Amino acid sequence: MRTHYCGTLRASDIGSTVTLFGWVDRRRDHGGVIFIDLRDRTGVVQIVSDPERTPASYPQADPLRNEYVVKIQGRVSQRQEGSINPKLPTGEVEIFADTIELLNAVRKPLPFQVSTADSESVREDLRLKYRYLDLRRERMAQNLRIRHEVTKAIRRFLEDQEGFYEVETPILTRSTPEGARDYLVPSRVNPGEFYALPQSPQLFKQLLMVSGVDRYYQIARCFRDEDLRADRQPEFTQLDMEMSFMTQDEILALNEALVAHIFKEVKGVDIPLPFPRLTYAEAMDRYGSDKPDTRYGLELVDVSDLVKGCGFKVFSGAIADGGIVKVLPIPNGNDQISNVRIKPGGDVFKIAADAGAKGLAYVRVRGNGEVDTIGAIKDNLNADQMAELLRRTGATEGTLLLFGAGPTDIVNATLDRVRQAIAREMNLIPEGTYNLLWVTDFPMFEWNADQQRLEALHHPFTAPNPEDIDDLKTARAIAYDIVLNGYEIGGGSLRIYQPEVQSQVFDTIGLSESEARDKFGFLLEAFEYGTPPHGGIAYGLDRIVMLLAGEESIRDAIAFPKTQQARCLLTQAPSGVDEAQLKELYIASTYEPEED
Ligand SMILES: Nc1ncnc2c1ncn2[C@@H]1O[C@H](COP(=O)(O)OP(=O)(O)OP(=O)(O)O)[C@@H](O)[C@H]1O
Ligand SMILES: N[C@@H](CC(=O)O)C(=O)O
Ligand SMILES: [Mg+2]
Ligand SMILES: [Mg+2]
Repeated sequence: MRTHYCGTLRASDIGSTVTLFGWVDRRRDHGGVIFIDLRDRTGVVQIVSDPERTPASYPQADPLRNEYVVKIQGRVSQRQEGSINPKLPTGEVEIFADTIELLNAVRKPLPFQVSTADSESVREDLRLKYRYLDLRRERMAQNLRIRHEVTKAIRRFLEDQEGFYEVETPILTRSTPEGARDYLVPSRVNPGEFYALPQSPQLFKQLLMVSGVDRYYQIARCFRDEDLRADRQPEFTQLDMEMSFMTQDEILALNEALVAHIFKEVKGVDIPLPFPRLTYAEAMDRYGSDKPDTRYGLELVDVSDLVKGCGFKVFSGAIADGGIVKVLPIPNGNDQISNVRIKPGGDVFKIAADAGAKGLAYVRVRGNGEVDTIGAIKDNLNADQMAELLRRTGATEGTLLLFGAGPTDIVNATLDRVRQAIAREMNLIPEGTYNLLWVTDFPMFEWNADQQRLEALHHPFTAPNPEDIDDLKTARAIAYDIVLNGYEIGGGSLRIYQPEVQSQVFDTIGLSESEARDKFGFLLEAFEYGTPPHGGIAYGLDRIVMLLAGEESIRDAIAFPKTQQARCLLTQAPSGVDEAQLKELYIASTYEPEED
C-alpha cells in the first residue's frame, strides 16, 4: 500500500517509514552511492541506496534506468547540510531505500528524456506523438492539475453556491448558429442525411430555459471547423451557462463572483470586484480591439477631426472616404524604434502591412518642442495643428507618434497589432497581473462584404437594446464579452424571447421566414409555449487554463490536442476509411482537394 505521494514529503516526515510508487526521473551513481529521483504526479523525491547503509536494496537499485516503474520502501531522513536543495519542495529530505521492487522496465529507447525535456528543447510534434510521456513532465502535469482545479472550482461554485444544474446536451445534433463551419457525421440509418457536431449547446440551453431548468451549466465539448491559431482548437471545451429571469447586471455580477472564485481557488489571487466595463465603441476607440489588453497604456488617439481638411491626401482622403486617422503614441519610442523599422522592409512596417495598412506615417518629438516627421506632414500641418496633435496625444520629448489612416477596421486592426508588439518589445506588460474586464454593447450586426449582407455579430438569438429597436440595423445588442489580458475568454448575451423581435432580426440578416423555420423551427416553436426571459454566457475553458498556467499555446492546456492542421499525432486521426464503410454510409466519392 502506498503511504505517500513523492512530492508531498517534508521535514516533518523525517523518521517515518514510507512506501512510494513512481517512475525513475533520473538515476545517478556517485562513487558507489545510487541516487534516484522518484517521480509521481506530485513531484520528485530523492532515494538513496548504497552497499553500506542499504545493503538489501543496492542490487535492486543498480539496474534501474530512467522511466522504470518501481515500488520503494524506505526511511525518510534529513539530508546532510551541503546537500539540501532549497529549490525542491522535498529538498530537505531523502529516502534510504530498504527494498526496491521493479514493477516495469522501459523496453525501447525513449523518444526524449522526460526529466530534462522542456517545451523548447523537444519538438512539439514529438511531444504530441508521445503525449503520454510529455504529460509526465512536471510542467504538463501541473497544467493538467490546474485544469482539474478550474473545473472543480466551477462546479463547486455553480452547484453548491448558486444552484445550477448540470445538463448534458447532444453531440450528434443539427447545425448551431455560431458561424464557423460544421463537422458533419453521416447517418447510416438515414441514408444521405448528416448530423452536425455542436459548435455550442446554444439552442439546447435555451430550450432548457423553456423547460424551467432556470439555471443550467455544462462543461461542454464544442466543435468548429475553422482556421486554427495559438488559442483555437477544432474541438474545445466551453463552460456554458444559461439563466432565467435575470438582468444583464445580475448575470455579470454572478459571473464576476464565479471568476473571482476560480482565481482565488486556483491561483490564490484576489481579483477586485466589480470588473471594469468598456463599451464596444470605447474599446475600439481607445485600443482598436474588442479584446483590449489593459495591462499597459499605449492608448490610441483619434485625430480625424484635426487632420480632415489638411493637404496631406493620405489623411484627408481617408476621412473623405468614410475612414479615420488615429495615432499610437509611444513614450520613449524614439530611441527604441528607428525609421528603418517603420519604413517598407522594416519589421514594424510589416506588422502594419499584414493588418492591411499601406504605411506608417510618424512624428518624432525631440527636445525644445522640435519635431521630426515625414515631408507630407511637415508641409501640410500648420504649427497650431502640430501643437494640438502633441497636446492630445500627450507627446513629450522622446515620444514617437505612429499614424494609421484609412478604413476604420484596418486602422484599428493595424494599430492594435503594432501596440501589442511594441508593448512586448518594450517590456511594458507587467508579469503576474490579471486584468479582467467586460466589453458590453456590441453592435447587433456587422457587414459581411463577401455575402453583401448584414450578419449577427454574436448569434441571431441575441437581444437588441430596447433603446435602439427603431433602427435595428445599427442597434446595440445586450451582449457582453469577458476579456483577460487581451484574450476573449467568454461571451454571452440576453436572448430574444418575443417572436416579433425575433422575426425582425431574421429579416435584418436576410433570413426568410421559411429559412428560419427550416434551420431553427423547433426553437421558434418552443418559444410559443411560454418562454421566460433568459440569457447566458460561454467561456473558453481551454483558454482560461492556458492563461492561468502561463502558457502561450492552447495545446498546452489540453491533454490530447490537435495540431494547426487539425491532426492528432498520437492516434493519427483523421484517417482514411474502408470502401465498405463508405458504402454503408451511402458516401459515393470524394472530391480531390483543390490545389492552392
Ligand atoms: N476554436 C476555439 N478554440 C478554443 N476556444 C474557443 C474557440 N472558439 C471559441 N472559443 C472560446 O469559447 C468562447 C465562447 O465562444 P464564442 O462563440 O463567443 O467564440 P468566438 O467569439 O467565435 O471566439 P473567437 O473569436 O476567439 O473565435 C470564446 O470566448 C472563446 O474563449
Ligand atoms: N453560445 C454562445 C455563447 C452564449 O451566447 O452563451 C457562444 O458559444 O458564443
Ligand atoms: Mg470564433
Ligand atoms: Mg465571442
